[in-house]
Amino acid sequence: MTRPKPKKPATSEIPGVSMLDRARETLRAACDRLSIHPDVYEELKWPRETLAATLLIRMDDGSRRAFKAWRCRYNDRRGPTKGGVRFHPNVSLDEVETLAFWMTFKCAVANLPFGGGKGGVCVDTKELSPNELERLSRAYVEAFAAFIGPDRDILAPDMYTNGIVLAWMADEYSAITGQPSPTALTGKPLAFGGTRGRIDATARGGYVALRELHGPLGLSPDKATVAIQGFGNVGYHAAKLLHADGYRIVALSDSRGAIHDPDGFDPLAVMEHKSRTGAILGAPGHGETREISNAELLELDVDVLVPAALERQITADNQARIKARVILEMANGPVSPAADAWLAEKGTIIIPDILANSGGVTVSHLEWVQNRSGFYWDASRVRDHLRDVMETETQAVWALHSEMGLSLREAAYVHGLRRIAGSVEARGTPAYFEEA
Ligand SMILES: NC(=O)C1=CN([C@@H]2O[C@H](COP(=O)(O)OP(=O)(O)OC[C@H]3O[C@@H](n4cnc5c(N)ncnc54)[C@H](O)[C@@H]3O)[C@@H](O)[C@H]2O)C=CC1
Ligand SMILES: O=C(O)CCC(=O)C(=O)O
Repeated sequence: MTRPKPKKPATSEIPGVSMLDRARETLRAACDRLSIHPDVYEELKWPRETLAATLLIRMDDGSRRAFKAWRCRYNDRRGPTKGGVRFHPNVSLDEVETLAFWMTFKCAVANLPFGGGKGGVCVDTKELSPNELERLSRAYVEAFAAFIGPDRDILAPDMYTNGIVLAWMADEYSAITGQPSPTALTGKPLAFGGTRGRIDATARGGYVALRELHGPLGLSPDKATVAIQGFGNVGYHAAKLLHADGYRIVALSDSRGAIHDPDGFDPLAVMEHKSRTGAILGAPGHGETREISNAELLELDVDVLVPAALERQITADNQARIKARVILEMANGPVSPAADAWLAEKGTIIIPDILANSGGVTVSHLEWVQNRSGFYWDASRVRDHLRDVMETETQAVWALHSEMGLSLREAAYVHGLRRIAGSVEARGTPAYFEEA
């Protein structure tokens, strides 16, 4: 296959254009494809509401520190807004609103009765003690309590927030509202109203989506190699599931660096090393293991590249060096729109975030359902449901890709947008141009 000449950067790579502006380009294209009424585009261009707060925390040394925090309810046409809370030093208003935009389409692609939301705090959790982290988590809920609610806005984990953080948040929400097991937060520990199967749900969903496309993509697990960026909740569980299926995991990374071994890694051994030392660097592989940079990991010649950390890891800067045949986007927004277009033209198959990582919110939905009914499902029922959703929606996106000649990302947006437009129309507002 001949490599296309690098194109003039799209607006999406021009400094000063926000991430939300870039996301709107994808929306615009999907609206054009479907002859969506301009009123719908106008609505979906903007978040419905975003709240900002400054969280003032008493540190262990007695001083006070301020942390910027946000919660965005992007669009609630299909139901209460739903999405995680991210704790990361680069969190910004633009990032939170863009992540909430993506959640809107992700929930529609997974056919959940939810709109999209997201939250974040600008903080490096590695600098906080457990007590400080607890105070920050509780302060977040206190600041946004009036915004949150089981029928309004439902929180969940994201980067650097986990079951413990969600338990602190849920406990705070219980104290404020008097609800013993709050339905307004998912990803809670099992003993606090959580669901079975949430911990590995995001990774499992992506694994099912990839498995569903084995045939069309000509992938054979016993021959295929994989590199995974990010070894947290999503990256670790994705590594475990793919490894168990026969894939060779030849490279892994975390925020401190990356490791490469052509003979492959056992993710359990790497996790054991990370738990003991705090990083994956130095973890054993099956052969000769060497340290590489995170940038080098992305550029390895592998069958499947799995970005499972931050957004904008593959951009116009490194797109020409990306050799993977398939990119399974477990992170949100790891490929910039310009790189996405460039790679699609080159023939790289990108299984887009709003499909690939929708397994997490799909099982969060089940937690919400179980909290409301008070009847708790066993793990196999949760997994069967997740598998059915992922298989159905992956097939639907693949069918649109084949029938309409769209990239998988364009197809996923068209699929989600049809459902959102359907809920606009159901309220008596035209969502499509009238036929002439
Ligand atoms: N947790 C969930 O259920 C869902 C997560 N996601 C997305 O998946 C991605 C990962 O989320 P989690 O695994 O939950 O987060 P996590 O906090 O459990 O793990 C993040 C991992 O990324 C690594 N990392 C951070 N910066 C990095 C860098 N510059 N290069 C390489 N690795 C780096 C960290 O060391 C850690 O291993 C995020 O984009 C998140 O939005 C998407 C859907 C659901
Ligand atoms: O589980 C959820 O509700 C949301 C997970 C999330 O934040 C995401 O899919 O990006």
